Amino acid sequence: MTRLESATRSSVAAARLVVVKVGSSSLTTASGGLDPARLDALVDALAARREASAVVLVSSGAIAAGLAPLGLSRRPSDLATQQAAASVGQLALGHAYVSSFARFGLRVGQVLLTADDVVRRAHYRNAQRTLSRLLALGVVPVVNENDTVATDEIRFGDNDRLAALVAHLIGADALVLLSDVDALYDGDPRLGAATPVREVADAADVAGVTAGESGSGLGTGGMASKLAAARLASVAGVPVLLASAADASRALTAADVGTAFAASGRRLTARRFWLAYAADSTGTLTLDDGAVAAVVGRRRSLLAAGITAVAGEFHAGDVVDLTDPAARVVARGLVAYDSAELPTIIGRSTRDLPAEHRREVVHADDLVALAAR
Ligand SMILES: Nc1ncnc2c1ncn2[C@@H]1O[C@H](COP(=O)(O)OP(=O)(O)O)[C@@H](O)[C@H]1O
Ligand SMILES: N[C@@H](CCC(=O)OP(=O)(O)O)C(=O)O
Repeated sequence: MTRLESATRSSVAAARLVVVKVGSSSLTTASGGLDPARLDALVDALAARREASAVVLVSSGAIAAGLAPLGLSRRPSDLATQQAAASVGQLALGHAYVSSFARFGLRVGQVLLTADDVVRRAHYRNAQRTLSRLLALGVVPVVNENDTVATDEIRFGDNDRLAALVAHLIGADALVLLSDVDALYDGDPRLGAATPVREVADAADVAGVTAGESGSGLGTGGMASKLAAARLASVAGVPVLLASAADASRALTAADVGTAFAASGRRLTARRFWLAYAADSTGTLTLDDGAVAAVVGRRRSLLAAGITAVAGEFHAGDVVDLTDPAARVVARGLVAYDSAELPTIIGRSTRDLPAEHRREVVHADDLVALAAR
């Protein structure tokens, strides 16, 4: 095989802080239970990488690890039993990591996050602070979704997205997604001949790719969620390597395996990234073409005059989506008015408005354009 080399791969290899995500399918036996040998092999690679850089592990596998102790033969389909399995399994998983990392004298700390923790600004900051402190103390943070309290509505649903959000949250220099497949292919390799895509520089490189569901019956996301997570990290300025967990050692040293996704975006500040990708929006403002050009093109504040419609119920300070006339989301921002105040002022120029309504609807400092999405 020709040696895989690229600037992206070099930056993954040289990253000073790397987030590594491992999927359930890479930690389990064929029958679905936790596989200590696979977990140890992963930890061998992580411990070796830890000599060169800080590492944060995002590990799935709680539900899978809870199956055998509960006498379940496959992943349950209802949320309550999944949560019960995760509750039992997370302890088993955590215990397995504690013992495995202890072989190298390394300590681990468990961080369980819900979507709410990255959506609410105060929680986001807390998670940021805890993770930084763990790293400063030389601990390897092991992150998972807090499955036992996450409800249907607020579940990340897949740890690929969680890993991309965590990568940005802690200012990681690279994200490595380890799965049971050795690369991104142009089509689901289970369905027939498929060709690996080695380098992804921009959206055009994945335009012809068909990304399917999870193959293992244990994972949740499948390749589509990995692609979305890679995109999310990439637009946030974090390069991504997708590789097989069986190749973890090479993925974490030379990074000359798998698929490399170049960082496309400028690195956003934590606040702007949160605004753009993590926060929940509670409403929508529809902009006319002039307002789109001002907000997206010239980074101006959004004034009432350029808004043609308001949807949703929100309060001043909430996050809203800004759409173009074709209903495409072009920006997000913190709105300065309650939804009830807006219908009477939209479409009107500032000088025609009463003094108390002359402020911007979304100030430029509170606004992030999403044209790259
Ligand atoms: N285009 C594709 N390229 C690679 N794998 C794909 C593709 N489409 C679907 N898949 C499937 O996605 C699976 C990986 O997703 P998943 O099982 O959710 O992994 P994990 O548990 O690591 O998160 C692979 O095993 C593969 O069968
Ligand atoms: N939080 C869940 C994992 C959810 C998930 O994303 O799984 P996977 O697709 O295997 O990464 C668990 O620990 O079982």
